[in-house]
Amino acid sequence: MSTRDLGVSYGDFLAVNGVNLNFIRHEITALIGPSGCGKSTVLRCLNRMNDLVPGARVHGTVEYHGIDVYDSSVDVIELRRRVGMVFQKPNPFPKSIYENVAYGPKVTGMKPESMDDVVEKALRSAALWDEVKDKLKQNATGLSGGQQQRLCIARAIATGPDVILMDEPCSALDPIATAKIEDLMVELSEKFTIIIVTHNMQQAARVSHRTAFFTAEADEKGNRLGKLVEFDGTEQLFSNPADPRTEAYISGRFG
Ligand SMILES: Nc1ncnc2c1ncn2[C@@H]1O[C@H](COP(=O)(O)OP(=O)(O)OP(=O)(O)O)[C@@H](O)[C@H]1O
Repeated sequence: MSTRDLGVSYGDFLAVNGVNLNFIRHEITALIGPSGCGKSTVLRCLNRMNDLVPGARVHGTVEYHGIDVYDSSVDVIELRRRVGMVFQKPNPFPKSIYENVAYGPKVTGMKPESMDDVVEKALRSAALWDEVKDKLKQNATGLSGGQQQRLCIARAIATGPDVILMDEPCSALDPIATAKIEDLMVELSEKFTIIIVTHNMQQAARVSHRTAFFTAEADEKGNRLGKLVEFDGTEQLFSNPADPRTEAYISGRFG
């Protein structure tokens, strides 16, 4: 998956522009930067979640397996099945654990031989099966926050994606639940390409292979335009950043 000269406006406001990123298969890419620099906006472009935001307009291209995802021929439901998403706050449906995981395959018209197998496999992949296998009919809202977030990851996995987008997936979780999700991300990256927005630089350094640093700079009218400053291997970016703005941010002098 890649972006070329990607930009997004909300009404007249150009929020972020000129983003060129290449996401490598089976790697974790972290998008970091100060608040308002457009990380979530860029993430939402990758599976066209911005289509749901009134007034949002996307410029440039997002390519997925060589296809422009904004091409009019693209089936958006199918795109979101292949490029899944996990949000900041765990948001299970007020339904059973089983139904939460089976929901995606059902609504996207998948006809697996055994839905039970799909649900079990997804819950195993999300490292939740052992904790819930005896209570699949219970309401998902009764799970802890960390379990709910792993359920949301299982829900994303169940539709058979190859890319999983995560928008600050740990920000509502305690350190133990966070550590579990981080371990899970690393495990999942063997099978999936993961793109994560995080405020937590240590988290980006711990889990990601590559990091993109964004910032927002005010123009002459005072509008803050988000831009990509630097994109590199995580180790390189954190130990020897090429741009002084990255250096200032990661050393805590800015943002
Ligand atoms: N739905 C929207 N309507 C109008 N402006 C928006 C909308 N969503 C985001 N913006 C603006 O776009 C810019 C980028 O926002 P975005 O949420 O992508 O940044 P971010 O880097 O993810 O920030 P944070 O880390 O605080 O979540 C900000 O100026 C924000 O106010």
